[in-house]
Amino acid sequence: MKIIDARVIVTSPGRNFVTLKLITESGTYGIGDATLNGREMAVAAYLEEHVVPALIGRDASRIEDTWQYLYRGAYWRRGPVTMSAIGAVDMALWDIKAKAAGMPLYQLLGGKSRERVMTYAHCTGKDIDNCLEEVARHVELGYRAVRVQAGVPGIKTIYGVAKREGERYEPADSELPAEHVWSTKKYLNHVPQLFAAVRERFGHELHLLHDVHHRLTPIEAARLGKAVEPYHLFWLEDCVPAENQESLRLIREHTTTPLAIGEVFNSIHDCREMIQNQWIDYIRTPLTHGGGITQLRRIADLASLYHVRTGFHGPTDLSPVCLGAAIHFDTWVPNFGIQEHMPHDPLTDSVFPHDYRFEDGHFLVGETPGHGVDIDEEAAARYPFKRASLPVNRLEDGTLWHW
Ligand SMILES: O=C(O)C(=O)C[C@H](O)[C@H](O)CO
Ligand SMILES: [Mg+2]
Repeated sequence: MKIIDARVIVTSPGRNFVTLKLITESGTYGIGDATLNGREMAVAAYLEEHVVPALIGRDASRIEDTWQYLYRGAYWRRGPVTMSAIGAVDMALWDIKAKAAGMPLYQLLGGKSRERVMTYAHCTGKDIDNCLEEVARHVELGYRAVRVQAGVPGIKTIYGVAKREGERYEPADSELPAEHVWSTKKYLNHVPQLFAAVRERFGHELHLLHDVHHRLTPIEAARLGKAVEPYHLFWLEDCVPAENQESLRLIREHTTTPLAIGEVFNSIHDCREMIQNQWIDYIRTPLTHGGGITQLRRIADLASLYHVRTGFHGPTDLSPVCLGAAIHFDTWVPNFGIQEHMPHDPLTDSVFPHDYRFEDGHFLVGETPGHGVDIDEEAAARYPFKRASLPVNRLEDGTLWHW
């Protein structure tokens, strides 16, 4: 089953997405997501200039060999641009294989390990009261797990909180990076109050999550983990930047709050040490940025040996293609934890028809052969790329910090 054509489709229905479509001689095609928020055109060029020419004529059924060919063949290995490109190829090849077998992807992976996939929503408010209303709204929608983020008094712009009430949150909201100001002291004093308020109003049944978005030092993260212990979080996410995996050790030694990390990782080597040392509880690396199903299966299997579960990154900057493939993976993977759900704009959904469904706080996998997500190329062509950058953060004295 030879690959005879490949198209890199860049479209912006509500936000930017890069999609790879691989077409085989039998007419069966596969779709992969290659979106890297704020750096989309780097992946599009990598695919167009370096990957697509090498794919034409290759046997689409040789998924493992193609993964190794693209990974080892680049010589340089790893990195978010390379791995997102490989992720897209891999996702498209699994889509083709499952379509050729006449099976939904989860069947090819090994079949169902569960009937439905628990998902968490984002509840954000400009202040605690506002955030409580958002939690109430999401509980009403059926969610059993919510990520809670609120504005912090004295900090003007905060991660996760939309600029204006009722608006969707989109961090890549300006052509060049917007500058935000960060205060660790104000943040650390405020977060425990937020969780106290949520538990007081909603009790202890609801799963609560929180994303620190890489902003603390290990000892500050340890302090936050301890401070929120009475509120029994499902996880505390990205509490430190994790280039230095060992920083997780110190946090782990101080707190029983479960830790999740890995949305910016792209290789099994980025997370190996923290998994093997059991410094974390959930691994977040998504299919797109993590080199697709082929590498994520290895990461999940490694994690399963150390009681670490999956918690795939799933913001709107990963397309419905990534989400659809992730739901198949989640349905199969034995050590599943939770799936992030930040609903896409209806315009995005109209360009990417899909068969997954949300019901009662869970995703239900579809039965269409493949991963169940397509792209309407005619519709995609109506929304040209718009450059958008993620913000940068500075401390109050002007020092550049982690965003
Ligand atoms: O969804 C999350 O947990 C995120 O941290 C979202 C990131 O800010 C987003 O993917 C950046 O592009
Ligand atoms: Mg995050």
